[in-house]
Amino acid sequence: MTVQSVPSVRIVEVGPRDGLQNIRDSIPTATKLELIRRLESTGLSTIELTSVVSSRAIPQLADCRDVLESSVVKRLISKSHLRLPVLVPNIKGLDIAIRHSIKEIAVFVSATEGFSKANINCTVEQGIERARDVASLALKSNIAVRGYVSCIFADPYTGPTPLAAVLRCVKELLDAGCYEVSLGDTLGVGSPLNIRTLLIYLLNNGIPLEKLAGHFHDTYGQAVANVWEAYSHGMRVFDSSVASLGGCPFAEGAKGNAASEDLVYMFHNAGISTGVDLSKLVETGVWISEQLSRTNSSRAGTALAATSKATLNAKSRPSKNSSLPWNFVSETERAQLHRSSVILNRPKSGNVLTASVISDLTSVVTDGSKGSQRQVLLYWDGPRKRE
Ligand SMILES: CC(C)(COP(=O)([O-])OP(=O)([O-])OC[C@H]1O[C@@H](n2cnc3c(N)ncnc32)[C@H](O)[C@@H]1OP(=O)([O-])[O-])[C@@H](O)C(=O)NCCC(=O)NCCSC(=O)C[C@@](C)(O)CC(=O)[O-]
Repeated sequence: MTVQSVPSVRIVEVGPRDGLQNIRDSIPTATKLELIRRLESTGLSTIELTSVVSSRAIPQLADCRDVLESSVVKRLISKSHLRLPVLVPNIKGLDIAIRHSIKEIAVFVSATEGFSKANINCTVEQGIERARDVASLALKSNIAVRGYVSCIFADPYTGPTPLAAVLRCVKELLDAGCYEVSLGDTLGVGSPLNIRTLLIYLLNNGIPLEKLAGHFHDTYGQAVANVWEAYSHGMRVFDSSVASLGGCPFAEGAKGNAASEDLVYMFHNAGISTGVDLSKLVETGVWISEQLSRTNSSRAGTALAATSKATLNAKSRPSKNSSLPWNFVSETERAQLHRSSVILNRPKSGNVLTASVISDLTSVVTDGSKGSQRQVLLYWDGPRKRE
């Protein structure tokens, strides 16, 4: 009897980095950590945590050190089956990553001059040189290195990208020791025929497909089709972002990444394993979209959420019989802080803490898992009154 193995792909979740980097309003570090925690709980085995770049270039990720030294990230780093790359542009970024015991970094170059200058303030040649130096030092420190090539089809400043320019960058990054190079359609302009042409060209020029990953932005709605095209040529690693978050301040007008929910939905329907719990991923997409007050751009995510009980619960007002989810806030070695919230519907008495209010609160805030009820500690800053 022959045992046939289930085909599988690896999803590289870039939501906490690429997904958030272009959002103007400052996002609390706790929200970023909760996003990472939730993503990991879906079964995703590769999550790009943040980037250590100039805070002038990317103000949103200026809290990268707080993210990296958080107990959430430390706990995840200790799990040996996870890949948790951090994007770094230079030796300074690498030093910070090393100080935080990061086990994997991602270096990035552009195939084109315009984006290279705008994004990392140097020529393509200098960018390759920098990536080589960073990779060499990282490998000496036992840190795995992933590579990105941006603008594989077009550059926002200089137009279409020659195939040979992409090939050159891919070769350089593999020679520098990257275990995998992710092909970035930064502008999201490519469609399946472009993917096919590029992959055949790279293959014919000696680049093994198992060394490549796809990172396709969805500006023209082609990302899922592009992923499927790349899969059919043999690619097995795809970058994506929950709720299709994403974009780069130096690629104006580009939309988010391929939505992780859409990819997982597509692969599962084709009998291809991702290792990801789709319903948890959908909940995470709904949750982060609410946190950021943004429309959830995952088609599968919104369709599945519309029918899911989780969304109905989240949208309905709390009553004596309903339960609210706990959201993780922070943790120490001995305790985790979770937060839930209720709306006090007492216009006459205001939000005064009384015995019956306490009883109501403890009955609506449960941890949702059968048989176990977390201890509810109430902290109250407002006035107190006897009933
Ligand atoms: C590369 C630089 C630093 C050059 O920027 P520069 O101005 O040439 O560099 P510099 O060495 O003169 O430094 C300028 C300032 O940044 C600081 N700095 C310098 N390095 C770091 C660092 N590592 N971490 C923290 N701070 C840093 C440095 O200390 C200094 O601060 P100041 O003294 O003026 O206060 C800058 O251009 C930069 O950070 N660029 C990154 C931009 C970026 O993150 N873009 C988005 C990611 S790329 C992307 O999205 C595409 C991708 C990967 O997703 C794939 C795709 O979609 O195609």
